Amino acid sequence: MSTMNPLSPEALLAAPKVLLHDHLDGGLRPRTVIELADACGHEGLPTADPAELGAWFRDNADSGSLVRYLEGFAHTCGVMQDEAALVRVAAEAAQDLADDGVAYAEIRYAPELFTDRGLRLEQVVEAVNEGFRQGEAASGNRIRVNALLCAMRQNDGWQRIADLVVRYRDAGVVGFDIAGPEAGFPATRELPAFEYLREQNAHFTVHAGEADGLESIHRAVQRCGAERLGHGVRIIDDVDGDQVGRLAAYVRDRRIALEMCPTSNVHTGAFASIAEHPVKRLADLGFRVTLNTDNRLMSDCSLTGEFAAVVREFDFGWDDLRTFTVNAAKAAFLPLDERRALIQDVVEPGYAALKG
Ligand SMILES: O=c1[nH]cnc2c1ncn2[C@@H]1O[C@H](CO)[C@@H](O)[C@H]1O
Ligand SMILES: [Zn+2]
Repeated sequence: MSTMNPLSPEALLAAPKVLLHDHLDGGLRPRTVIELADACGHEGLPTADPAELGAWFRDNADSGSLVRYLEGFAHTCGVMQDEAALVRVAAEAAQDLADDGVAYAEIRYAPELFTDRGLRLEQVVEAVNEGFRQGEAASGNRIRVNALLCAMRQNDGWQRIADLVVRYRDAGVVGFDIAGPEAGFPATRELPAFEYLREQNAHFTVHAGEADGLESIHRAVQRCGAERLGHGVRIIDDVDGDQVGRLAAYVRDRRIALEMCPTSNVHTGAFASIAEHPVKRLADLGFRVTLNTDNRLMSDCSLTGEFAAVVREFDFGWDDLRTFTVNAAKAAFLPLDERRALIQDVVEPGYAALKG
């Protein structure tokens, strides 16, 4: 260890990172929320000061409840109801992630949340794609961004979103997800949407095992066929010391990636603190652990910050961080050759250089 570079904030920022779980409507710049609210007449923001607004979102999110956590999205979705706003938010997201050292990101959103003022779902998808392309270019192509489309668990009509995923599969949309309140809205509620996606050889992840328990993970994996799990942190309930239960073993052995978001998991009450987060226990047991942001605005976080937090808490070293990043690249909804190129040309040389 002594010959290695220290895990300084600068070095963690420079480390090439791969981000699989980041919500478009959870990552706006506070100033952008204020400017867009002014422009479109969205009322009810708690303050017009960017720093205060950032703090307000964070305090609201740090509630200990997923349902309360989700309330802040009314203000971000409220200002994302026209194409110009969607292009801007998407472009800024790509640039902010590039500036955070993210080389590849899959950013997710629910198209139906941006149709209050008459946009069609297709217009939403095309505007966000346009924004991602602009943001990539503005960052000097330091980052590549693809989209995941979410259906909302509490709303009907998941098939419409599944259709969009297939329709735009060669145009920057690489997968499907379901988001929103987990308890009371099982992933099997609209099982045919998942059956359709599988029939179409399309990819999907499912938010599961965040605010609900093992049965939610079982449904997502065994009934729906999820290739990755959004959070999936409650899989730890099927682990007792080094004894791994059948469901947990299945998730581990099938290499189903866990999209873990430590700060968000504390804010929604999944764990009381990062120290209690199972990221290290699961990594040690061989699960395909990845580190993610979830909602950069609501949880006032960055991927570099999540890396720093788990390094601080669990004493992870460069090899661990490289493993999390390689895990994410392996689990990305990209063709094999592109995943290999990401690992061999970006991730491995980046960590080799940093390790010293
Ligand atoms: O951690 C989470 N769990 C479940 N749903 C979430 C989480 N973070 C955000 N969203 C929901 O996903 C929608 C689409 O981006 C957001 O509008 C929010 O309602
Ligand atoms: Zn999420």
